[in-house]
Amino acid sequence: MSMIAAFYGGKSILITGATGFLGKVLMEKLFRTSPDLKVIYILVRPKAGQTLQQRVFQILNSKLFEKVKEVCPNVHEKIRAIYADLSQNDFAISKEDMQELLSCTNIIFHCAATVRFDDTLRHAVQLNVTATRQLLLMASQMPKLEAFIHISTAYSNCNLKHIDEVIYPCPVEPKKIIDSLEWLDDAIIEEIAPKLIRDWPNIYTYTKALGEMVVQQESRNLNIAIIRPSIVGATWQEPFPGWVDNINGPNGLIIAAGKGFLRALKATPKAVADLIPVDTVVNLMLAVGWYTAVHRPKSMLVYHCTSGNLNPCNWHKMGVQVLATFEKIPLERAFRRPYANFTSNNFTSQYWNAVSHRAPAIIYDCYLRLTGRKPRMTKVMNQILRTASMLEYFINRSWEWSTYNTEMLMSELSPEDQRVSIAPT
Ligand SMILES: CCCCCCCCCCCCCCCCCCCCCCCC(=O)SCCNC(=O)CCNC(=O)[C@H](O)C(C)(C)COP(=O)(O)OP(=O)(O)OC[C@H]1O[C@@H](n2cnc3c(N)ncnc32)[C@H](O)[C@@H]1OP(=O)(O)O
Ligand SMILES: NC(=O)C1=CN([C@@H]2O[C@H](COP(=O)(O)OP(=O)(O)OC[C@H]3O[C@@H](n4cnc5c(N)ncnc54)[C@H](OP(=O)(O)O)[C@@H]3O)[C@@H](O)[C@H]2O)C=CC1
Repeated sequence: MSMIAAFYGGKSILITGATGFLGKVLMEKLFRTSPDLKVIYILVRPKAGQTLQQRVFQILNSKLFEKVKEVCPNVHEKIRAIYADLSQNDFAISKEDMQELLSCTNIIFHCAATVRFDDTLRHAVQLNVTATRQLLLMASQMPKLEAFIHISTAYSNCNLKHIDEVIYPCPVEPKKIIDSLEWLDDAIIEEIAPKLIRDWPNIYTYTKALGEMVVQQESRNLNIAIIRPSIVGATWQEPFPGWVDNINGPNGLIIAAGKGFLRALKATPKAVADLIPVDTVVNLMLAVGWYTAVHRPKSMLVYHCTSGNLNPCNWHKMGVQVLATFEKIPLERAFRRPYANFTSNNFTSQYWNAVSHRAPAIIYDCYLRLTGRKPRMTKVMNQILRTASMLEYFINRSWEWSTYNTEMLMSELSPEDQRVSIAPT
């Protein structure tokens, strides 16, 4: 019997970001492997014209949850969606709901965040820093809380080359930033943002670093752990291989390559491609939740969830794999035959962008116009190239993440849990 699965039995678990990529896979695994858990509280906001209930219904009726319905037929009764907006004071949670959360929660998984690289500093701080502080404050008022698991990113310190499982201080105190955002107006905030983020490549990674500092500073006597996944990809094995529902990280570019839109990329072929499947991240989250609650480590531990030091891959190998897959299983109605050309040279990259991306798009749009249709390819191409340029920083560098804590945790697991966490099928 898995000790980890047994641990979550009878527990009341609070998940933020449960409607997101990672949150959905976490909920699925919890319901599937610990169907006797008491309740999962999820903090949800209405979105895109859907009520909370409609959003939950859609998730539970998706393909991802098919196995859950077999092992946990009353899953609808075990999920409690609570109206919340993490960018508001007290998350805009009603008094009654707040009371229930405070008195019942045993474990918190804090996944919610804004992951956009180009978000405004104000919004990113609200979500990734202030909301984390607010949640910690709530956690400190939960008498039954056993563990608080905060999800960060392996790139929160990507201004360093070698990253240990420790919290690195940011040059400006998070509290000072939170306070100043209260009285500065938006125009000034955007003007000072580049000065604040210094050598971080974007607002996302910078605010995730601030979020970690807040966790350290506000940890009080809570049992907290931080998990830092690298680039989270589709499921490896659970509940079935290849599940993904967004175009973040590499996904959008892989689709663009498969469709034949993107044929060249400014990337360093030998740079490490540190991808990690989402089900592996979830397995670590559950193991960390168990370990933190049961073993109560004296200090707060940080766990890296990365692949580069155990099973290294580089962008060249990744490209070869992706192209081989598209050869076998081509995407429908592709624009051109997929092809990959990686170059780290600026001039060559601009040449390929002009010749292989912009020119064909313009020609195709002329053809659409001549045949009485609405041109669209230039817009699509600009979108893809904008995304590619935003990701460039990450595909032209390599990082080393130490994984002592993650390895220590693996050695603490029972043989059954090691099997379930590492190679479940
Ligand atoms: C030679 C070619 C290739 C050869 C083939 C071989 C391929 C081999 C692999 C190569 C891939 C290499 C890529 C590597 C990428 C590495 C990424 C590393 C990132 C590390 C960071 C740290 C990891 C993290 O912590 S994760 C969180 C990461 N966050 C993200 O990934 C978000 C990044 N995205 C953004 O910030 C924005 O999308 C941005 C700024 C890139 C673009 O913004 P913009 O405003 O221009 O567009 P959007 O409004 O965002 O979207 C346009 C369009 O798409 C729809 N859309 C957006 N997001 C989603 C989604 N999640 N799901 C579904 N649809 C989405 C959106 O609705 C828009 O549609 P419209 O119809 O236009 O409305
Ligand atoms: N994906 C990746 O490659 C990686 C992700 N991470 C980290 O993992 C965590 C989860 O990421 P991922 O699942 O990919 O991100 P998603 O963007 O898929 O999910 C973000 C979640 O946060 C919620 N959220 C955002 N704003 C609010 C708000 N104002 N009020 C309530 N909920 C809100 C979203 O809700 P809604 O559905 O309503 O928008 C959604 O559930 C993040 O902390 C991220 O930094 C770390 C490394 C890599």
